[in-house]
Amino acid sequence: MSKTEVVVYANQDILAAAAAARLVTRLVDVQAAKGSASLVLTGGGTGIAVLSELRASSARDAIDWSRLDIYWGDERFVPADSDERNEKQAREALLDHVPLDPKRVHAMAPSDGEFGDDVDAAAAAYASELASQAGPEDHGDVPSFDIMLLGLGGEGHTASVFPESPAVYETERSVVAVRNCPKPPPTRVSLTLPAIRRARDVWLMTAGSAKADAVALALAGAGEVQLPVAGARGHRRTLWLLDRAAAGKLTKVYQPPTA
Ligand SMILES: O=C1O[C@H](COP(=O)(O)O)[C@@H](O)[C@H](O)[C@H]1O
Repeated sequence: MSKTEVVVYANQDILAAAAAARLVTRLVDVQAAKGSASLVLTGGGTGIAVLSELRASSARDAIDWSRLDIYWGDERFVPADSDERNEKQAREALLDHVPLDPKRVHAMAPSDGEFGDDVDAAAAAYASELASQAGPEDHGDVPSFDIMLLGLGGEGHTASVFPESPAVYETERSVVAVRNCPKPPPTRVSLTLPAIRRARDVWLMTAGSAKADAVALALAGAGEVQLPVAGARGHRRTLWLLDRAAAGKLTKVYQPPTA
């Protein structure tokens, strides 16, 4: 049975530092238990702030970076050197500063990469990449990621699955091309909700009052078509890491003491 937990921090800086510390602990534990670990990254303000905090932490050296697989939950379909690209931001914040095995960094293709501007081909290639990494124990075409980091938008999107968009109705494919996103850039590649739910742990991390309605509705049981983040769950645990402002509209049942 999957558990849902909520932790509220005083502000975004403390949230990012605490999430980075949690990542060290969890990744070290997973590597001790099974040798290697997998981590799915998110874009967005909080997601990148967590990576910067991890880079700044001396505890980061407790992680065996050479035995860590890195994936992305979504990517903006822009040229490789665009500052909007989630991969570029993650590399600058952390990945270029730790001794990862390049073969274990599974990035989504940019719009000037091997598939050119064919976003459907880029999405299909990432689905194949996930399938090639899945083992018999995963019972399907998506690895059981150890930790998936996700952010969310005020309108309820997570990864690049937007409310009422074709992606939110996807039940077969693990990765889809996303067009006409209400938030720029308009073209993206995203894991679908069924693929997100293959993760053991999903950590939903967000800050600011603009996210408070979406957080409260998701935790109150809103439908995923109208609010995709409500459908983002880990099969072991779903952990919401919030600052006080993002937690501001939570009902009593989800109001733990602020850390
Ligand atoms: O565009 C995106 O936005 C969301 C949330 O970002 P935030 O800056 O509002 O926290 C993010 O989760 C997603 O990965 C990204 O592509």
